[in-house]
Amino acid sequence: MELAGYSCAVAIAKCYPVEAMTKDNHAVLVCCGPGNNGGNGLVCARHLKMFGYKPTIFYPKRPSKPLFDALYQQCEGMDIPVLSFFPSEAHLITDSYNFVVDALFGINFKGPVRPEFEPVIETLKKVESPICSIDVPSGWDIEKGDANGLQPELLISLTAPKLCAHLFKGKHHYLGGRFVPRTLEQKYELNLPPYPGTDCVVELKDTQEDGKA
Ligand SMILES: NC(=O)C1=CN([C@@H]2O[C@H](COP(=O)(O)OP(=O)(O)OC[C@H]3O[C@@H](n4cnc5c(N)ncnc54)[C@H](OP(=O)(O)O)[C@@H]3O)[C@@H](O)[C@H]2O)[C@H](O)CC1
Repeated sequence: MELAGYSCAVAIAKCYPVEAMTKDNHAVLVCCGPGNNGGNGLVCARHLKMFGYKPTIFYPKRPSKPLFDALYQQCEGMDIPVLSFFPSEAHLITDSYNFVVDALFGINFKGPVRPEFEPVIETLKKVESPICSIDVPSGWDIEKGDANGLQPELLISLTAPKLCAHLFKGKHHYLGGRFVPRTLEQKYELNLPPYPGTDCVVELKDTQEDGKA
């Protein structure tokens, strides 16, 4: 989770450099869900803070598991504030945050969105600041996507792009989480692009034959 979350922060910083942030002193919002995707979001928020952004976390459903408690406490230890409620008006988010990290749901989302998260997804769909989705745009079917769902500007696929990545229409698609041994990559014919040097992320171009998980 640490490398996955860090990879996401690196890809985000490449697309939205901190010096280009214009709102409220580099303010960004990180929306974290109740699973590992959310855990990646907590790690990502911590590294974004290290990079000079001013993250705020929205983490409405915290799993009572030691790993997530520890990740949350690390964010608390870095004075990363937590929203106690989610703004109902999209413009409040657009006006306050340079971008939003969508770490609500990843590969184990099973639609439709449950009532407790439905207003969050519906509001995020109206937000004009760039949405950066971790692994899978939240609310998408992992294979079929969701044409009426969240349309992120940046998608960071972890390990390998999921089938729904074919339907991603945003500006930036990165592969992150350089943790698949070559032997596994070949065994499952993941057809992943090489990571440059010691980088933990690689940008996927439209024309590039990227692997599918
Ligand atoms: N791809 C990789 O190699 C790695 C991916 N990582 C990250 O882990 C997530 C997958 O994490 P997981 O915890 O298995 O699942 P999610 O985080 O996607 O979501 C599970 C939680 O979401 C709840 N859920 C499911 N469906 C709904 C819904 N329709 N409405 C509301 N909530 C929903 C679900 O609740 P349950 O009650 O069903 O348990 C879970 O709480 C992957 O996407 C990556 O981001 C690893 O970090 C690294 C390797």
